[in-house]
Amino acid sequence: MPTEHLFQTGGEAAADLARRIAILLTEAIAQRGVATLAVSGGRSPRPVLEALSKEPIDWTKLIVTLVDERWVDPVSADSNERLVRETLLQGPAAEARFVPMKTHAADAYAGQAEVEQAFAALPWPLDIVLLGMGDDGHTASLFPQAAELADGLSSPARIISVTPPAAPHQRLSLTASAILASRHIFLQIGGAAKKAVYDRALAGGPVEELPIRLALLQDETSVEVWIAES
Ligand SMILES: O=C1O[C@H](COP(=O)(O)O)[C@@H](O)[C@H](O)[C@H]1O
Repeated sequence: MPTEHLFQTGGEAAADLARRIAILLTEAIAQRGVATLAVSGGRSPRPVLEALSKEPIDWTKLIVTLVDERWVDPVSADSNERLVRETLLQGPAAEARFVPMKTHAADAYAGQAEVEQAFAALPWPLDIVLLGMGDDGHTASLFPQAAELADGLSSPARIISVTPPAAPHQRLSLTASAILASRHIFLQIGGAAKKAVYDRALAGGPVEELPIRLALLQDETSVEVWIAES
């Protein structure tokens, strides 16, 4: 079962989560000389990424990448890369090495091999994977009812291409095996709607119904969840 950290506001949760990530990254750098952090996109991570960018980390030793990416130009408002560049990779944190999940290929399926190659060159396992969760229970870009979901949950590959059934843009996503192979899995949720989905996921049931269960209902890797009431 995950360890839960409960807060009243998203700001309090973000500040606490940023501090926890910074401590673990600093420990990883001290132990191995380099640390890796894969973050989610969407709306939820903005405050934590902004808070993290102000933490005293040796940014030159940090590799930052994404848990998933929408196949849009990196200047698009929908780009997860843009979010990371605007929030985390600011000031001293701009010294971190960013490994994108988007290439110039025409679509996600055509771009997958190049991204897989870039990811194969990273130090594995990843130190921290910061997950988000959609109101439909998707995490990364592992969407319920996506044609690629079964593959994303069972493939030993690290990356899959996905066409979400009910969300815009083709995606690349880490697979369940890549997520579960990380040293620490963190999940961040805020608000009553997401909390209700989280509680339903924890209560048990098929992973295919609520893919966030891949992280919550397993005991391979420790999972900590930061929950904000608002
Ligand atoms: O599309 C995505 O959605 C999820 C959840 O996003 P949020 O806006 O509800 O926080 C996110 O975790 C994922 O990285 C993103 O690509």
